[in-house]
Amino acid sequence: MTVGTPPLLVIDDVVTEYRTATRVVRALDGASLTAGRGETVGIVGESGSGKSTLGLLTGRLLPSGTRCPRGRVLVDGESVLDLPPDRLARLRRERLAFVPQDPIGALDPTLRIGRQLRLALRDTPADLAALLEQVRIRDPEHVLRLYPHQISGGMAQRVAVAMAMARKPALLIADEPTAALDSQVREEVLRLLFTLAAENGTTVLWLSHDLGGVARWCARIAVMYGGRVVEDGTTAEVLSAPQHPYTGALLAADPARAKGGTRLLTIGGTPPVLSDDPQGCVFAPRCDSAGEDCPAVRPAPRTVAGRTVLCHHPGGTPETVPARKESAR
Ligand SMILES: Nc1ncnc2c1ncn2[C@@H]1O[C@H](COP(=O)(O)OP(=O)(O)OP(=O)(O)O)[C@@H](O)[C@H]1O
Repeated sequence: MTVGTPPLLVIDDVVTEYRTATRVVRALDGASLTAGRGETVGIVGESGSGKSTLGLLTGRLLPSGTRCPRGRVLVDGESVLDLPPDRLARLRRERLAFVPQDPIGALDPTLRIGRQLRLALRDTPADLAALLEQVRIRDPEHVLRLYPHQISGGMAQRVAVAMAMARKPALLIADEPTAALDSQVREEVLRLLFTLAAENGTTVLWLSHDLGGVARWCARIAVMYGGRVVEDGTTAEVLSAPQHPYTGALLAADPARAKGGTRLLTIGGTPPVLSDDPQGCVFAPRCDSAGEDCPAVRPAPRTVAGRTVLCHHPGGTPETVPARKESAR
């Protein structure tokens, strides 16, 4: 981020709670993140760590009944959680875009691709064929006449990228947009997405399980655990020398990083499902670096090795040992 330029996105100490008939699930527990204009940020963490909730929160797109009792979200200086409906709609239309996990499911099965694009971009004059050409769709006139079930997952994801980028959004939230694609198509879609974002100066939050992809495409990485960002720094530094024991464990458990002949490591225990204020560090029960203070005292953000870390014993200091690892079966 350029010094002196206000960040495009500020998520500050947000608590978010889903309410079901039987329980409260606290999906974000004091999550904080900032992103500058044009920055590319990969948000990683195990299932349930709060990535999708953070993405939806950014556009105030959480299901009705979801509560945010604490914190604030600013997009381009506008307080998303406080905006009246008309200004929220304008913010979403003019400055935000989302690429969903399941593009075919997100498209209306009863409408041709061309009609859907026209509806989605009704305020934006756009040459639809040129838009599809931009995402390397050959014979775009033909594709515009097709229904969603007539196109492949990779094609649908390109259409979703074209739709999202047509308005040159300030902020793009991509929630695992390539999870269902094979590796070659996945890389092509990511290349398109990040190339268009760079051309337009769009900030990207990529919610991902793909650490290798984040390493290739994102300048920054934010690691989530238990509804908080527990480590946040430049991707190269975080991946080469993780400071939070959870980041270290996540990297050790990544099949793509396992060296030939070595056993894949998994993180023992299960991630927490919170319902109210937890005591201490919620990773402590799974962490061999934990000291006496960890289950008792909630870690505050601190700067370690040039990044923000929420841990009492970061970076394998002498009194710590690596996070608990168990060999995978
Ligand atoms: N609509 C909902 N109602 C109730 N609980 C929910 C809802 N959506 C998410 N949760 C819960 O909130 C927590 C955070 O979920 P979230 O989907 O944000 O995590 P995630 O990191 O995106 O997971 P994944 O990688 O599997 O998409 C989880 O415990 C999840 O079960």
